[in-house]
Amino acid sequence: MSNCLNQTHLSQPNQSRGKPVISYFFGLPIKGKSCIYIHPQQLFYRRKVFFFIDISREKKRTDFYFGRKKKKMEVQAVDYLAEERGRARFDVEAMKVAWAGSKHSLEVSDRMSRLVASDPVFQKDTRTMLGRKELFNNTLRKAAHAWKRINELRLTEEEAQMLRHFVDEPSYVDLHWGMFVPAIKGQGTDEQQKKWLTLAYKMQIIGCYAQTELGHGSNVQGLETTATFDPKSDEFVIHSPTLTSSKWWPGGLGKVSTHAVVYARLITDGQDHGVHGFIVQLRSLDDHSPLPGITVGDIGTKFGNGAYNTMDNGVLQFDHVRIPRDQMLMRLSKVTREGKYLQSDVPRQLVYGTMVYVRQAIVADASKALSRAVCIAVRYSAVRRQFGSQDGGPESQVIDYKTQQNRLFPLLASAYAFRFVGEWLKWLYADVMQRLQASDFSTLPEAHACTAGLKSLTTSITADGIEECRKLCGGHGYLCSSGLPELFAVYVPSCTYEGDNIVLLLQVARFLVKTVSQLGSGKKPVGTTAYMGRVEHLMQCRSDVRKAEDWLNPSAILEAFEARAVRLAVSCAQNISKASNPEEGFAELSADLVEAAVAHCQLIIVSKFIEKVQGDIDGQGVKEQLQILCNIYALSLLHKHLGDFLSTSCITPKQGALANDQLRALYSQLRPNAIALVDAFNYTDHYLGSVLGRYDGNVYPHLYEAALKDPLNDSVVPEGYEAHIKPVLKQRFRVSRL
Ligand SMILES: Cc1cc2nc3c(=O)[nH]c(=O)nc-3n(C[C@H](O)[C@H](O)[C@H](O)COP(=O)(O)OP(=O)(O)OC[C@H]3O[C@@H](n4cnc5c(N)ncnc54)[C@H](O)[C@@H]3O)c2cc1C
Repeated sequence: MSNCLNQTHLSQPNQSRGKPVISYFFGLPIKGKSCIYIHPQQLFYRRKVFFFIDISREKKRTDFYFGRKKKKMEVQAVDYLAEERGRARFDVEAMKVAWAGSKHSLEVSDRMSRLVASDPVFQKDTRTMLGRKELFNNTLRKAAHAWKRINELRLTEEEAQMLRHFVDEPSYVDLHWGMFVPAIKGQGTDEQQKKWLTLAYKMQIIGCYAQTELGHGSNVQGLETTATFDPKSDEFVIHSPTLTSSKWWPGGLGKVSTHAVVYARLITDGQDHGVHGFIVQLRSLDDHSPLPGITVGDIGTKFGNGAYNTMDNGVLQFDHVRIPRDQMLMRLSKVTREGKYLQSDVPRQLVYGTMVYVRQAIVADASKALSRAVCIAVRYSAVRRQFGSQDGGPESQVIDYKTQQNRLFPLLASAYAFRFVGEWLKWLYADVMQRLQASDFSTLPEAHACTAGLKSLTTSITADGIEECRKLCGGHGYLCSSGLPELFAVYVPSCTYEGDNIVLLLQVARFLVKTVSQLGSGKKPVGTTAYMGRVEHLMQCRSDVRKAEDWLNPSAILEAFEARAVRLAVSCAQNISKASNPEEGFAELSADLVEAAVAHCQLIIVSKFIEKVQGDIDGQGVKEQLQILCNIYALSLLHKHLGDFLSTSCITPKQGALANDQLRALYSQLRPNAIALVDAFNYTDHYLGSVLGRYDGNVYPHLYEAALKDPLNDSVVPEGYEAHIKPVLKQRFRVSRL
């Protein structure tokens, strides 16, 4: 019986016992057999049959392969989560709009995600089983197909971006559009933009962003590659003087890019002017071979199966490679024909605009990645049952355990919080650009610190959150078919690229300390640091929360978070001022400074979530649900960082305990809406790529199906049997004496 897959085994746990939920499966008209042997070791073997299932939500029929004959059966598509969905107390369609940002965004993302999901070229369910070469080749095929479809369908830039996003496979295209094009836009002159962007927009050249070297990443000023001007030939000579100066990591560089924006030390007449960007052609546009003087290749397999291994992160060395002078990106500074180095009158601060743009996109991606993981974990937690069966009734859904809620619901709330702070960052970017055009640089340092901090915080929480979701799915979360291992592996480097997260928080801390030091000078803090202007009040205020429900008051939450942030920053600034050397003091206190920066960034996210909830939101019950999520987000942070709030005397231990009481009550309010809240992300099963996170909750048969696809199950007896198993079993080893 243990090897027999019968009706009881396949029944979904959230269905009442005895109800034949997969009755089509049982009683299968296969030569009168009443059950099917499906244990992997028995499969294909016991009765010399081949067995295969292909069930998809979209299809209303199931194909069975038994023996060599294909049998088809009409099946009823079942939504095992329907009952959960029925419990929702809000308008899910309206929440979809709130999540997407507008009806238009929802319509575009819905259309693009379905377009991708329905195209066989974009299928990805065997990705984690492919070897590197096959994987990479497949990625190239998908990238080319995506470009073909974008052109055939004449997609707008917005649609094309969405389509690429839903293809959900890192490739050279990401760096071409995400880094190469913006670098030229931000740092190229008008003529340079006209020349290079025309080619880049048509993908007649493919570019990457080559900054990091083997020896230096975070410390950009330590880069060693040189670009020496040769006035005789009117060229730059690009050279890698040492092994550690090799470019190392750029995505798309290893095998695909024809061009790169290369960052190198500019040298004219023996003088070093620091790091500048240059457009360098790497490969022939005729046969793709590297140009003379260029050594280029892939840096090797990375963490995880599938994941970021679809990307050709590369290594690049230059041996006195010559490029024309006009390939230095000259918007901010230039080298004249005579070899003179001149700063242009375009303000250097403009470069920060590009940085703000890239970082706001990373924050938006964080909400997408976290919401994906949370969607999988929430749906599976409603399907999965363990313990708690009474009188032979069904076991408890694991989502009903308070420990599960305590780990899962703050992550659900964080996904929404990151979505809304990302939306606000889009506004901030537009605001920064408008000010820059008007030569108003007053908000730039604050915007720069804010985006650096939010990039750091959201990517760290997302990476940790995906891993937590894996654990929340128990053993099955560890299977690649859960989608979570690959999601984690593909996401986690975002804690490192575009600025290491700790290095970024230290930049935020430096800005906070500077802001604190200027408070007495009458200089008013702006934007997200405006609260520091009320430093006197915030240094001595006490929370007036008396009962748990008082924590539902946004001003109680805001004041606690503002007081904590300002007190941590002031304490750091005071301690640094006591050091004989401020830089030494900063280095010594860097761990505390990171905590102060985290507190400031958490405050930004909490306050933007509160602002969102206080604005106009359409749809029955939508605002109420967002209010619950907002409170969960804030109070779970308060609970997690209780030490900070207590040590700075912002709240008392009793108030901390009341916050926790309120949090538990909020979890109970959220519980009936949990499935609908993840449905509001509007993700297709294709995009989720998870057996556990399926929309219909029909998890178990699909876990089997995914297992059967594993190459190890291609044969019954493994290839290594004769050579390596049989000798062990038959004791056929020769014992040699030394
Ligand atoms: C998947 C992936 C894709 C990438 N794509 C690109 C690309 O397309 N183009 C490109 O140019 N680069 C790319 N990179 C490189 C990336 O930008 C760098 O790895 C990143 O900037 C971090 O630099 P690093 O590797 O030198 O780390 P390091 O700076 O060496 O960090 C090592 C450790 O030292 C700590 N540390 C460093 N400095 C300080 C400090 N001042 N104070 C305290 N702690 C410190 C860090 O926190 C970290 O823990 C990519 C990297 C990855 C992983």
